[in-house]
This record gives sequence, structure tokens and C-alpha cells, in this order.
Amino acid sequence: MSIPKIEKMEVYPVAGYDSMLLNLSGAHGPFFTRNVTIMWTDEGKMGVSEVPGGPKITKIIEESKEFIIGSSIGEFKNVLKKIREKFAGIDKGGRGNQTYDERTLVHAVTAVETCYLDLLGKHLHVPVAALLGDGQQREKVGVLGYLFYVGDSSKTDLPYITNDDNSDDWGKTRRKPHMTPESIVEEAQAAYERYGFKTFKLKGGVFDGEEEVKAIKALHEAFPDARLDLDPNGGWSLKQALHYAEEMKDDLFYIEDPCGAEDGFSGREVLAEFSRITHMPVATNMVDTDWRQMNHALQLNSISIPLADPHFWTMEGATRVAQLCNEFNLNWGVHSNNHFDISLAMVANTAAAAPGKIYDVDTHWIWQDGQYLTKNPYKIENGELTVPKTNEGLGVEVDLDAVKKANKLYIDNNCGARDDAKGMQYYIPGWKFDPKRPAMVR
Ligand SMILES: O=C([O-])C(=O)C[C@H](O)[C@@H](O)C(=O)[O-]
Ligand SMILES: [Mg+2]
Repeated sequence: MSIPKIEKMEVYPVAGYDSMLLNLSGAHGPFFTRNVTIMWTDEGKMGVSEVPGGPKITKIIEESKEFIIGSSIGEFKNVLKKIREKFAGIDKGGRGNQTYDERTLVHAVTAVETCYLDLLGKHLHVPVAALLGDGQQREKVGVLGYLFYVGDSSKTDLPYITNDDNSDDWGKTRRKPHMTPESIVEEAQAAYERYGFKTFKLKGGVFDGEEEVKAIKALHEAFPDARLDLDPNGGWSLKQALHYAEEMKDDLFYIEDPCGAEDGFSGREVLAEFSRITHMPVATNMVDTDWRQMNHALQLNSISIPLADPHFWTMEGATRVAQLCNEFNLNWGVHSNNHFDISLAMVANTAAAAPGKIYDVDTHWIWQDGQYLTKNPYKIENGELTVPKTNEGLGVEVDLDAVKKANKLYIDNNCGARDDAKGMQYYIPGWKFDPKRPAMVR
């Protein structure tokens, strides 16, 4: 039997439409960007991946071609090793202070790794989940409803999308402003009706903490059985975090990055103090984003729910974090950014391979649902994604015409990496990011 070899590879920087979602980093612009990579084998099969956008990541994936073209799908780990060696040291600044990860190499390695895994799964007739860690653990993966405060895009002259989906309340409401506790509940209700979520996460770090506490209390009243999470991305001081946590202790199921580095102490140290005082389950996608940080976070007992995004841990790395969580009595979850349906398939397969009792995974998909780059997108039903054991590879068929259209949208609008300050400056002239102040508090 011959082993397929990679004959061709293309990286497509792509853009899709987004709502004016608010967070500590500011306001999402009208377009979100991603890098879609496609590899073709000499047997004519396609392997696909999706990672965060921006030209720095595009460039590394492009410059990795020399190791990829001509390799067999069995050689993928050696290829990844060569890429890691060639670009070692380029992410010296780490993930940065923004809500999103500003590294480049981890994302580029994920882009390449996922294409090979997709091809291997197709070649071996198994889902990617079966190739990761200890193999596929489940077919159903719980997903949370990711709620955001949404700004009034009509206050800007930016080309935000409106009226793109009038099929139900969720489609209608997701492009409208949501700035009060009542309106956040309406958002949750509409999302629940379409997707059936059992867990909701509210993105905080937007208003003064007291206001966000009100939104959580309103959500708890409206959905008394739902598991709730609030994530201000480390924007509160330890003192503030302790105060708000006390107020929400009967409402939250867990809390995410309530505080972070301050006064010369690392985020891991400060979260360790928070955890010890409150005994609350604490999730993070900010302080244990690589193994060195994870080592310190574990020694300090800083957190109990590492959110291992496969886009910045790689699919194999995120599964390894899940194995560790399972052995060490931690709970594994997933972080996300805006994404298309290829990433949805990546998250579904990784979570399907995560052993033990995992938390409902994050996804921004509900804000993009309808903008498909595949012909058979995964669906969220009853708050779950399904990865059938009969799937092959990621379980999606890429729609090349749709990818090319999304690439044109990226080029025509001069898109690049994410910048949430621009949209925010329409609300507050001269607005600048401050990792310790909610976006609307200036
Ligand atoms: O859990 C998180 O921190 C995120 O999802 C980070 C994202 O950057 C979120 O803040 C967003 O999309 O604005
Ligand atoms: Mg977070």
C-alpha cells in the first residue's frame, strides 16, 4: 500500500463578518480573520485546518512549505519538529496582555498539524479524535453559550453586518446592541432556543464589575439550572475579584481569569491567592498557555480548569493537557476566538478525545453560524456537538469556492490581525487598551 505524499499546499487568509462584541481588548471590528490551510496529496485528497488570522501567521505557514511538500503523511511529526526548530524564539513576548493570544508559531504549527491529522484520518478511515491521546472518548461534546455585551454598530461608519439571518430570534438579535442585564438575558434566551445550551459564559471586562454582577444575577434568575461563568480576562484587581466573587458565589458554577498579574506578582500567583481564599473553581486561558506556565500554575494550585485551546496548544497538545487534567483531578475546557466551521470541527474532535469529566467547551460559532467554509458543518443541538465514530478525518468537506470568497473579503477590505481598539474609539475617542480597566471604564 502506498503512503500518500503532500503534493501541494495553499494558505488562504480569510475574513468573515462579526458583531460589535465587547471585551477588555475593546470592540470586535466588522470582520474577523483566520488562516485556512489546505494540503493536497498525490492521491488527490484534501487536508484542511483553520487558525487565527494575521499576516505574521500566514507567513510562517508559507515558509514551512519547504518541509511539507514531498513529505508523506506518516512523517508529520518530523515536519512539525523542523518547523518548531526553524522558527524557535520568534514568540519571545509570549501570549501578551490582550484577551487573545498574540503568539505566531503555536498557531502556525497547529495549522500544519491539523491538515496532516485530517489526511491521516481520511487515509485510515477514522475520525481525528481516534488519532489523539488515548483515542476517541465520546461522540457527544457539550458546548457553552458564549454571551457578549454587543455595542451599537450604527454609532460607527464601519461596515458591520445587519439583517443577515431573520430565521429566528437568535439570528435577529445577534447583530443588535446588548448593553444591559435584561438585554443579556434576552440574548441568552434566543441562543438557548436555537442551540439548547446548559452552560452560559458571559464575557466581562466591559463595564464596572458591579454591573456585570447584575447581569450574572439576572442570568441565574432566568436560567436557575444553567451553569454560569463570568470572564473579565484578568481585568479586576485581586481585591475587586474577591469582592465580586463573594457577591456571585451562589450564582456562578465557575469563574474565569477574575484577576491577573499585579504589584509584581504573576497572574499564577494572584490566582493562587484568589483560589485559596474563595475555594471557587477557576478557569484560565491566560496564565497557563504553555508547559512552563502550566508547571508553575500546578505547583501553586492557581487554577482548576485549564482552557486548552487546540489552536494555541495544537490538537495533540490540547489533548495532552486533557490527559493531565484527568490524572490530576482538574477539569479540562476549551478557549476560543471567532472562527469558521473548520475550527468548530477541530474543537469537536479534540474534545471528543479528551478523557475524563470535561467542561462544556467555548465556541464563538453562534456569532458566525451561517458563514460556512465547509459543505457539512457540525451543528450545535441540545447544547452539544456530535463526532460520529464513522467520521473520517475532521469530518468536514471543505468548500473551496467559499474559502476563495472569504479570501477575497479579506483582500478587498485590507484585513489583517485583530485590532479591537479601532472600533472602541468610536465609543470613546482616543481609547487605549488597559489590561486593568474594563473597556467602557475610562
Ligand atoms: O475566554 C477568553 O478569554 C476569550 O474568549 C478571548 C477572546 O479574545 C474574547 O475576549 C473575544 O472574542 O473578545
Ligand atoms: Mg477567557
